[in-house]
Amino acid sequence: MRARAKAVPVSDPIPTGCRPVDELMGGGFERGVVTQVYGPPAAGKTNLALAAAVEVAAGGDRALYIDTEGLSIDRFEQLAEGRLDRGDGDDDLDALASRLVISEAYDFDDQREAVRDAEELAEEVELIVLDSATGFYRLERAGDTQGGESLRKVAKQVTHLLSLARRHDVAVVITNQVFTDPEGDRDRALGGNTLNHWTGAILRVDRFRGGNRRVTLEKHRSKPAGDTATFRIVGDGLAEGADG
Ligand SMILES: Nc1ncnc2c1ncn2[C@@H]1O[C@H](COP(=O)(O)OP(=O)(O)OP(=O)(O)O)[C@@H](O)[C@H]1O
Repeated sequence: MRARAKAVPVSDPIPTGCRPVDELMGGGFERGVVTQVYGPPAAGKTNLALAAAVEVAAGGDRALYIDTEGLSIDRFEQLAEGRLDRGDGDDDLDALASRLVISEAYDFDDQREAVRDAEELAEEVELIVLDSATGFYRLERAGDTQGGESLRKVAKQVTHLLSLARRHDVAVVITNQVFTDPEGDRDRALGGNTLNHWTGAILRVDRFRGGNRRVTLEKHRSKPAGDTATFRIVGDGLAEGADG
């Protein structure tokens, strides 16, 4: 048996601030693993990732946000203002914004570099978000004549992020899109088993009636798969949803 010199510290997961979603995940996005958040357009993937980044900033820590989609600064400000209104600290919007490090990627090469460079910040941040992991992959895949070469590139990025998560005890969240499987009865996550293998937790997000969102925990290291939670996207944050 391998001897351990000291107890391994167990640090708290990173919450989104939305109670049902956090409870579903056992407190929030787990550290030391990559969590995949996938679903159709406008399901609320970015809102979940951004809400977690705002929670990190509100706690006085920093988050790295690798943005491939053109993150809405307005939406960040709405979430941050909402969080400040609910909190009791002395921070203002500028303080929270200064703790969010945004790395913008305009193509697949930029994305690769941004993921590689995350290593330089991994020691200083509590959360790394890659939003989205597969937007450019989806484009590149269409012209992929190398038989899965573009998927291998994404998988390499995800395994790099996993190594950072493990070495630096940070939470990593990647967002992912869906495609229509001609042989299946519902949309499936891009990247299939390859991405699923490297992501220790998987959340599926869907919209349903009345603007509610349902989150299904499809994979987790210490929580039962198949459990669900609901939330709504509101002006100043994420609210509890109506069951359905
Ligand atoms: N202030 C707001 N109040 C209510 N709903 C909002 C607000 N801002 C954004 N939304 C809603 O959030 C949804 C978009 O959420 P989000 O960007 O998180 O989706 P996503 O799953 O990341 O989508 P995509 O895959 O297209 O990037 C839209 O339905 C939009 O109407």
